[in-house]
Amino acid sequence: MYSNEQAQLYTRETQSFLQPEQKISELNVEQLRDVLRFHEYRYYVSDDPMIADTEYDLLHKKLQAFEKENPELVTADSPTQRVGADITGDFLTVPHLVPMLSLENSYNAEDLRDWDRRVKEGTKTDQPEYSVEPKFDGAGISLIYENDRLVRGTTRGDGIRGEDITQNIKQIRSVPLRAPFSKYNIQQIEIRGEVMMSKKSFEAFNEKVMAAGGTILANPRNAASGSLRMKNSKAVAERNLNAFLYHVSDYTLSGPKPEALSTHSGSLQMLWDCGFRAPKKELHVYKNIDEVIAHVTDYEEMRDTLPYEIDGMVLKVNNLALQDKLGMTSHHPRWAIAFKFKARQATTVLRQVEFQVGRTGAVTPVAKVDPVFIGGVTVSSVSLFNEDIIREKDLCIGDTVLVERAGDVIPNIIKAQKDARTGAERCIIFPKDCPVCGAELHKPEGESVWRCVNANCEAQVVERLIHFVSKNAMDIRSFGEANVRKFYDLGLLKTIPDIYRIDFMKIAQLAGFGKKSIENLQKAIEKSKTQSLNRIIFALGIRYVGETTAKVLANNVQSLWELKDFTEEQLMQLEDIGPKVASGIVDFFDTEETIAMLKELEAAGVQFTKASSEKKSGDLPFEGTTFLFTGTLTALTRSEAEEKVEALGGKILSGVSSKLNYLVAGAEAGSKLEKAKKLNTVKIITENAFLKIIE
Ligand SMILES: NC(=O)c1ccc[n+]([C@@H]2O[C@H](COP(=O)([O-])OP(=O)(O)OC[C@H]3O[C@@H](n4cnc5c(N)ncnc54)[C@H](O)[C@@H]3O)[C@@H](O)[C@H]2O)c1
Ligand SMILES: [Zn+2]
Repeated sequence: MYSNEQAQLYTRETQSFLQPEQKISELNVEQLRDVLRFHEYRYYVSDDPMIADTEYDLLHKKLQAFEKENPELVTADSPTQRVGADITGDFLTVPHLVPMLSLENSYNAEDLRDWDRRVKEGTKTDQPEYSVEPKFDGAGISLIYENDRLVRGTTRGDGIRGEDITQNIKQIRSVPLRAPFSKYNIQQIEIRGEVMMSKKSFEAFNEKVMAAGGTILANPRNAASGSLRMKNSKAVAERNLNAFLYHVSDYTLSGPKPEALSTHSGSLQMLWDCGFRAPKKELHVYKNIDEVIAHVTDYEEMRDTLPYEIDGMVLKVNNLALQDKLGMTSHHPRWAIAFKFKARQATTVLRQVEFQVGRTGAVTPVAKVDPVFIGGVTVSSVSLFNEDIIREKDLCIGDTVLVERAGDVIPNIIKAQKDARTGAERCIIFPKDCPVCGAELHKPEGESVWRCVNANCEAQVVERLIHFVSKNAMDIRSFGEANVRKFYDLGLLKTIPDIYRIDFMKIAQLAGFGKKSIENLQKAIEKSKTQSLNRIIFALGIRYVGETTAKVLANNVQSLWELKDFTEEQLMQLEDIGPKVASGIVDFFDTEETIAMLKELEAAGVQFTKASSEKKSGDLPFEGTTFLFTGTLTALTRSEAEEKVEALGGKILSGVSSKLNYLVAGAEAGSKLEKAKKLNTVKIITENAFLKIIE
């Protein structure tokens, strides 16, 4: 539909319309409409949006504001006057019984209070009830049931007519082919909902696409919507789609009207009772807007614990007679409003790629992008993970890229706007040699990470030192990354044992080091000499040995030196240790330098043998008891909870098995909880119960 040149033109115009200083006038308003139409096509028809939703919304708002001031310039086909059409032309179109509209958007409490005022005015009611449910981020569908049978499923289309995708809808297991509406005297009913792909299915989907060399999709919404409009309905069944049904739009009765159909919450309960996945535990009814505001704020915080994507909440007037009184505009109903969560995506320009060498020598490409504000922070560096990812995503320097930052997850480049390339972009060239020490990089067969194998590589030495002193390792407070770098650059620190031989007289001469801070540093270093064995093992930075493996190793020896004599076979007998980890450990102890370094550490006073408190057994309350945590905990972090168990002599298992005694299940616990329920031997307890036990 759009040529490459047009795509380039519209992308350039998008960037200029996004600038706050770019004003809209009679001269460029049609251009802005064209830009919006272009993005609607990318979003609804190609399922391949180029910009973030917030950026689209910003342009839409600009147009709206201009048209409000200049009503004589509004055109009937303006994007503000109709919903974005998802018609591909691949299916027959059929009319909806009731138009399928969009929603008005809001972004803060003030917007919601304003809507509350308008609802009260429009309904002449003091205290209308509001129902609140998630705004499911999928593709809208409309279903018609006649005489209890599903007769038609359609997309939203242009809001008036949708595409007939009945065959595909029938592949979605959560859409019943028959539903007992006749119990409610309903002869024909039109219901609305959202087809979704869970986060898990989406990841699996993108992995498959990547393996096949295709273009990955930006989000589960695009994947769900694309799946719905596939021509082969068998393939739809493989996509694991779900449908949430959240609205009854029309019905004809064969008897008296059922009570359920007088409120929104009642009609959703009816849908649930008829076998639909209607929001039930996700739906709440409130009596005033302040309660609603508190609820939607809380919900935003737990957004990442849900197995599917939501991009906001939808508020609806609960009483259907009041809804009718309010009616709708050509674009959205007045009885509902969407409260949009903070945006997680934005577009920016990839300016440069830096190659960082980690403590194991792994070289990580890091993209430097023009700073953008996403999800509450400014993002200017984005990890590209490895060379394969750069190739798979086909990224170039100079590309405009879509960046996402979801919750606590590190930012990620989703894709480049390839259609918008001008030819001035440059390939990203992965270095052949270590950018720090110049040694040749190596990549073993089957791996995706390039490594510098020079153990004396400065970058690695510094990163190993930083790791050694870090919080989860030896926890040498007030040492920190900045001091490691400073001392290293001044030649005060070259190797790990140097930490214990550091010349405090010299440090005292440095700016910023008073008596107090030196004392603190000294104390922290001294204290670390008696750190527990598992932390020492972790601190050494042995390849593939994370905190959990370090604990397993520490549990099986009395002294660090014993590990030196383990063979790969013996190591693999230990819980959760596979061939990769085992060979990492053997390789580590196999070099003379390691042994010399360990001897120096021991000579400096670091305890390699378990302290008597670590050895003591029999008098700890959790001795011989196993635990596993799943779901989201609220009072403790996962690692705090695990530490408490271990401090009391208990053991953490990595999976549910007959060896497990306690499963502590937090919010949104998933498959582990299901599995534990099937085993009669596992005690399932809440986080609160766990806190009581450890008291
Ligand atoms: N990135 C882009 O280029 C681009 C282009 C076009 C549109 N968009 C995005 O699409 C949105 C506008 O399009 P829209 O009208 O399809 O959607 P919308 O986000 O304005 O919301 C309306 C839709 O929400 C859905 N919905 C989910 N849960 C619901 C619930 N509980 N109750 C009622 N409806 C629910 C329905 O399908 C409904 O049609 C904008 O937010 C925009 O950012 C993005
Ligand atoms: Zn190097």
